[in-house]
Amino acid sequence: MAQTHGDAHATPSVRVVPFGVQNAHAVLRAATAADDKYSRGVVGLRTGSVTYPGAAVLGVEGAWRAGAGLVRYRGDASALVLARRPETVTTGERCDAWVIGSGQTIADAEAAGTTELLAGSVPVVADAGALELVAVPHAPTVMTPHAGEFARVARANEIGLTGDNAVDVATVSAALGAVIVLKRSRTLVAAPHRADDQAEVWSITVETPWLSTAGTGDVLAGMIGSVIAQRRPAGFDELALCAATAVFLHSRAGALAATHGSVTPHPIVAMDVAEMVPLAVAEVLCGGAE
Ligand SMILES: NC(=O)C1=CN([C@@H]2O[C@H](COP(=O)(O)OP(=O)(O)OC[C@H]3O[C@@H](n4cnc5c(N)ncnc54)[C@H](OP(=O)(O)O)[C@@H]3O)[C@@H](O)[C@H]2O)[C@@H](O)CC1
Ligand SMILES: Nc1ncnc2c1ncn2[C@@H]1O[C@H](COP(=O)(O)OP(=O)(O)O)[C@@H](O)[C@H]1O
Repeated sequence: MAQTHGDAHATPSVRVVPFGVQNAHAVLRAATAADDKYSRGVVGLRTGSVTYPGAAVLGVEGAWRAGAGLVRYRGDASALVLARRPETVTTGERCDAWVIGSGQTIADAEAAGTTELLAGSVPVVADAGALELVAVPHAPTVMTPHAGEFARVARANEIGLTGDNAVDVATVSAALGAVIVLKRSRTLVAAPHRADDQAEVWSITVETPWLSTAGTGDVLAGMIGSVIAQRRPAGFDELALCAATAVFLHSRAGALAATHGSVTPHPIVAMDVAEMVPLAVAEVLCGGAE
C-alpha cells in the first residue's frame, strides 16, 4: 500500500461526510459456502498487560463478534482470554490484520513487538500504548486515539492543532501517513490525502452516550482489526472504510445493548456492546435496521 504524506503544517481543506448503513453494507460480506476460517479473515491481537488484562479479553471478543474466521491472541492475558473465549488460538503469527496497544503502556507495546509489526506489510490497528510508537508507519496503519491520546500523539510528533477536529484529524493523518479514528461522541475517520487534495473525513455520530464506559474502546480496536482482516483492503481509502464500518457497527451495538429489554436506554458495560455486535452486523448485511 503506497503511503501518502502531506505537509504537517498545512491546513487542509476538509469535507466531512456522514458514514451510514449503506456505506457499511458495501464493506461487509456474508459468509458463503465457499468460505473456510482462513478465507473469512484471521486477526491477531498483541494487547493487554499484567496491569490491564481485561483490555485483551474485550478486544478478542470484539474481533470474534465482528465476524473474523480465526482470532489469534499473543500476550500476557492468554489464560483470561481463553477462559472467556476458548475458540481463540494462542499460537501462530500469520494474520490478515494485527491489533496492538490496548491495555498497554508504551513499554508494554514495545515489548509486544509494535515496532516490528509497523515495519511489516500486514495492516496494524494501533491503540493506547502503541499510538506514540507510530512515527512514519510502513505497515498500513489505523490509529484509534481518544481526545486525550490524540493531543498526546500530535504533541509527540510536533503537529500543531487548530481545535477544529475535522481539520486536525486530516492533518495528523496526512502527517503520519496513517488512518486516524478520533473517538468521541461524534467519531471522525480520516485517511492520508495529498496536500493539494481536499480531505474527506467520515463522521459517525455515536447513537448512545451510554457507550462512554471503560473498555468500549478496547472492543472497538478488536472490531476494526476484524473488519480489516475480513475485507483485506487494497489502499488507505478502503482501510478507512473498514475502520468507519467497525465504528458504525460499534455504535449500533451500543444502542442495541442500551435498549435491550427496555425502551428507555439504560447503562451498559463494554462486554454488552461486544455481545450485540452480531446483531449490528446482521442489520448492516440486510442494508438497514430489521
Ligand atoms: N478493563 C481494562 O483492562 C481497561 C483498560 N484500559 C486501558 O487503560 C489504559 C489507559 O487508558 P485511559 O484512556 O484510561 O488513560 P489515558 O490514555 O492515559 O488517558 C488519561 C488522560 O487522558 C485524558 N483523557 C482520557 N480520555 C479522554 C477523552 N475521551 N477525552 C479527553 N481527554 C481524555 C484525561 O486527561 P485530563 O483530561 O484529565 O487531563 C485522562 O486523565 C489503556 O491502555 C487502555 O487500553 C481502558 O480501556 C479501560 C478498561
Ligand atoms: N459522550 C459519548 N457518547 C457516545 N460515545 C462516546 C462518548 N464518549 C466516548 N464515546 C465512545 O466510547 C468509546 C470509548 O473509547 P476509549 O476512550 O478508548 O475508552 P477505553 O480506553 O476505556 O476503552 C469510543 O468508541 C468513543 O467513541
